[in-house]
Amino acid sequence: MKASGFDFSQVLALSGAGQQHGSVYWKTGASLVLSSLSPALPLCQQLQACFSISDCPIWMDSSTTAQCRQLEAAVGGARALSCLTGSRAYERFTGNQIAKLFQQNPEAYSNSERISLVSSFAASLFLGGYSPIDYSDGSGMNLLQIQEKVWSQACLGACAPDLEEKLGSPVPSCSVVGAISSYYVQRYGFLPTCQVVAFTGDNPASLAGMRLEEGDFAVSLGTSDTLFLWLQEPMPALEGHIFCNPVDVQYYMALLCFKNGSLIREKIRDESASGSWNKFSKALQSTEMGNNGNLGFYFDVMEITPEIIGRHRFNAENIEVSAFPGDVEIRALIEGQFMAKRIHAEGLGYRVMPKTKILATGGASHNKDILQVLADVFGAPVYVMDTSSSACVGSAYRAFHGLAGGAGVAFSEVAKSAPRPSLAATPSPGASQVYEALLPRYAELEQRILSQARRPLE
Ligand SMILES: Nc1ncnc2c1ncn2[C@@H]1O[C@H](COP(=O)(O)OP(=O)(O)O)[C@@H](O)[C@H]1O
Ligand SMILES: O=C(CO)[C@@H](O)[C@H](O)COP(=O)(O)O
Repeated sequence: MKASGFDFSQVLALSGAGQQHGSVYWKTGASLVLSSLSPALPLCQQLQACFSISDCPIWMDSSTTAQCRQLEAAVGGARALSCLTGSRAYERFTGNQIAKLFQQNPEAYSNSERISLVSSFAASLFLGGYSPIDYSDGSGMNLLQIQEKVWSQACLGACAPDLEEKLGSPVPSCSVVGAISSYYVQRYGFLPTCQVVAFTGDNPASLAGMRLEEGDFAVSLGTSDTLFLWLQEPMPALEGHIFCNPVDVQYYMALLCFKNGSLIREKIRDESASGSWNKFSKALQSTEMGNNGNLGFYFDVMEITPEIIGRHRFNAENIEVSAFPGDVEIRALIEGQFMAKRIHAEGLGYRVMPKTKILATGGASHNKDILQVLADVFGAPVYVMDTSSSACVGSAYRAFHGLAGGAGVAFSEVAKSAPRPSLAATPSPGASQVYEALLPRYAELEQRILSQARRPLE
């Protein structure tokens, strides 16, 4: 931005977003380095010795099943943990990752003076000091009591000692956490009055960027696929997550995460469409809604929702087959991904209503043919923003909101002049009959795969 001549002195406030759940371990003494950076040198040179581990766990890490079971046992079971923190224990959630670090590398843990999320880590760089964790991204840790908005002593104690002081106190997502550091003033030309608003997770920031309204579904088609919505009241369950709402501290958001998102779409594109999104789209255009009864499950890595691994293809007679022709494979993948989203959302009570809009974002929302299948499977119109980077746009709106007064001002008021999303796809005639028949079949086959996977363990 500096090289392209951007005028940083125009920036009154900034905020940002990071992948959820990942954690960064600042070594004892790092805060001193962070607060006295030389504007003549890049950050990477100066911060190199500031971390107690060099490979940080990110959301794709699923190696903490043992710690998950320990945490659930410590608080009275999975449901009790979900009521407290919004989710049963999930491997990628930060508390379980911290517990694993403490158990396997106690020295690195005790050498850490501060633990940041990816979001609060990035905010710390702009602040030149440790940024607090915001309530919304903090809800992805299995540590925060989402109703009271304080760390749960039971969860902290079950994960690692002295954890509260390493995390710092959580803050409302719209809080101004301080002014920009002199490093950014001197190196880039920000004004010293530029305010930093707490950073949050990528999905919460997308909710802000899409200005989601109650009843709408947001579908993010990035590396992971996520489905999320605005919630008045938390309805914790054994599947999915409830996070504190990033734009209104009274409310919540629900989220379902699907690990096999863009990476499996890319693999099937490479295998069945010679690596071309164009050919992938043509396959969707040339095949019928419902795929003549052919259904597929494509989970190259252990899926989060539901816990299945492997590729499973079924013909119209529900007989498992080993392969599909290329075009059928592509439609089976995309229809299957969206049927899973609808089935799991409805299973949690989040129903498609006549006024429901779907807001799509993330890299694959560039693809109109994928969005057409989304509209058909959900029987609802699909809208997109003029950018697929809704997390970035949301961060800008959130910065503006924080600057305008945060919790005392309605976010919808602050962002009211922002452009409206535009219509990208409407359900095709006949779609509802096709998918009303297919959705229960998909759900039954999913159960069949799940019970077959469980059988050897019993
Ligand atoms: N035309 C397209 N059709 C389908 N997928 C696409 C298309 N263009 C980009 N993508 C996908 O978008 C993904 C990146 O999405 P993005 O939202 O930027 O990811 P992240 O979740 O990591 O932020 C790429 O992995 C790519 O598979
Ligand atoms: O784990 C989750 C949500 O719970 C992921 O959605 C991460 O927040 C990262 O997403 P990508 O941006 O990599 O898709």
